[in-house]
Amino acid sequence: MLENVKHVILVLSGKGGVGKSTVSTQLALTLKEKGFKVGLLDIDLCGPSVPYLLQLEGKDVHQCPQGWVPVYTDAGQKLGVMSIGFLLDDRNSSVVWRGPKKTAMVKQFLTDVYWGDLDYLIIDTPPGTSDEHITVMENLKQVKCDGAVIVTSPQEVAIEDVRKEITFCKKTGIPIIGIVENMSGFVCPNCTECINIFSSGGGSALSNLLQIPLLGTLPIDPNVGALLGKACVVDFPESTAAKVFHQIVDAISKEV
Ligand SMILES: Nc1ncnc2c1ncn2[C@@H]1O[C@H](COP(=O)(O)OP(=O)(O)OP(=O)(O)O)[C@@H](O)[C@H]1O
Ligand code: SF4
Repeated sequence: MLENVKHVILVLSGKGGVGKSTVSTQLALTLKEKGFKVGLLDIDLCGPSVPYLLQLEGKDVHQCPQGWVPVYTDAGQKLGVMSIGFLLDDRNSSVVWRGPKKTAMVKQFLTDVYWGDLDYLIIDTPPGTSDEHITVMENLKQVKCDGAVIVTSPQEVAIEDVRKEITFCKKTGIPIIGIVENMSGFVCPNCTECINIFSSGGGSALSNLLQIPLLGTLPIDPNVGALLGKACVVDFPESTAAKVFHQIVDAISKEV
């Protein structure tokens, strides 16, 4: 049920493994830290990593008369999470459903979860533009989707995939809030120097070329990889990553 959800934000990526779920979870945690009431819906049915990244594995989803109750990260119920991962027996089992069953599951996630009043619902989508994305867009027609954040890595191939995401957003009428370039450089744990591993500047070149804002450039940071349930903006407030998440939230607040 999305009636009482003020803003819906999609997180997209052209390729797997570029850090889309990390961006989704840290974005949700940053919004929560700023005092908003937030929902995080993980519709990556084949690789649901949100329960792991938030250390909520093994938690059960309950039913109430209004629908499924999300799993909350905190006693104050400021961040609620729904993922197929809560419905699977263990983290290593994966869903091998065909299109119609996946579509039905995503639809159920959009209609049957009792989120209550939310300021923001962040939807972590699978990589690419699949059946799940189309179902989301069809079911969001009644609700306004405020925009998409596109996550990419600096390699040329990932950047090419971003163009496909942009085409999908244009065709489905979703405003693009901006691009986040992840895994751009490596923060040395010894001296915190950032070393570029791939060619740098891909995100900003793409942003200039396609006239889409670059929301931030996140380096590979061992502290970010080890966050697991913790908010980067709280635990590492001085890090580049924390600054980038504040920037993303500022861009979202301006857009919606
Ligand atoms: N900036 C970063 N610094 C360090 N580790 C990172 C960073 N971004 C992501 N990771 C790590 O990389 C791994 C993959 O990230 P994540 O699960 O967010 O990617 P994804 O794009 O959602 O992948 P999938 O396509 O499988 O859903 C995770 O272990 C995560 O902790
Ligand atoms: S960045 Fe600095 S501390 Fe890290 S490996 Fe290089 S020289 Fe050593």
